Amino acid sequence: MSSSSASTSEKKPTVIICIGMAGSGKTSFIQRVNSYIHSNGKAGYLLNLDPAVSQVPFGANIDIRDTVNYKQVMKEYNLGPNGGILTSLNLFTTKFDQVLDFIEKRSKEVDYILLDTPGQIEIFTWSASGAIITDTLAASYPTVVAYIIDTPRSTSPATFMSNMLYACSIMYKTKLPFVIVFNKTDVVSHDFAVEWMTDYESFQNALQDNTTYMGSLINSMCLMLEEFYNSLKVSGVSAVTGEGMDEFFDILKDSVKEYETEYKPELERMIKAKVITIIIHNNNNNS
Ligand SMILES: Nc1nc2c(ncn2[C@@H]2O[C@H](COP(=O)(O)OP(=O)(O)OP(=O)(O)O)[C@@H](O)[C@H]2O)c(=O)[nH]1
Repeated sequence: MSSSSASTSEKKPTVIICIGMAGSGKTSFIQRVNSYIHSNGKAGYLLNLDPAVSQVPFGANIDIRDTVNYKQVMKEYNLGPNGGILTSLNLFTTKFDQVLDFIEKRSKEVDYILLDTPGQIEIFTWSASGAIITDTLAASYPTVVAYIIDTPRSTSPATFMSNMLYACSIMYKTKLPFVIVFNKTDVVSHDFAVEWMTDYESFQNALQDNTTYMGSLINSMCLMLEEFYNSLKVSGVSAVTGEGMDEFFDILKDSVKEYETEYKPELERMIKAKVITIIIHNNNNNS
């Protein structure tokens, strides 16, 4: 195992992987987090993993666009926009060991590593490349997923539920500490969302007008998600005004503890089990 392995106890930067639908405010949130950490005398290391973005408002330390040209990839492989993003991410991931080296060299000076991902969520969360990037970072550094939600666009129960189902699937896929970040609270407070997540009846009331099949489906899904809601950490922020950032960082601290006490031991257990399997396999082959 390298010096950045999960078993070393030196202080390591926290990785925040920002995931969210297009326009939810991932990039703005990263920009805000970066300025917040700077104002607290901390340093960040920023990665842009969206090859199709035209402008990155923060100075990315590593930018996928420096490695792959998304438009050229589309042309060369005759792909549409999503195929172009996926292939660009795949090409970038083949060089991720070099990215890890860069990060490791800076890891003693930085406190946070921030990842901006493509708005086409599934390209990152359901691709082999996304899993490789997430897993390799999480094997070396305390890693937390920040799932960014556009609060004003989630005030209808149906949209809210779609977003929650997405979040649920990503949380169970990555198995990493997970923070739901309700963004744009300068436009709409996230109080309604917290209420829907903690009080089943209030969500039912909001659904009252929806007497369609979809309404009853959403209703039963809400019951199913109770367990998921209980394990969630929720934060409300405005990437524009900076409100809610103190609370987000408090939650982040708890999430890092969760990584240390739950994710890391499980990872070490899996590595041990794999090593034992390999030893047994080799012994069987040799005998
Ligand atoms: N009012 C308000 N607007 C915001 C906030 N955060 C982001 N926005 C706006 O929302 C829009 C999308 O923000 P981005 O940060 O580009 O969102 P994104 O998720 O990175 O978008 P993609 O790169 O398309 O995935 C922009 O017009 C932002 O100015 C916020 O906290 N409050």
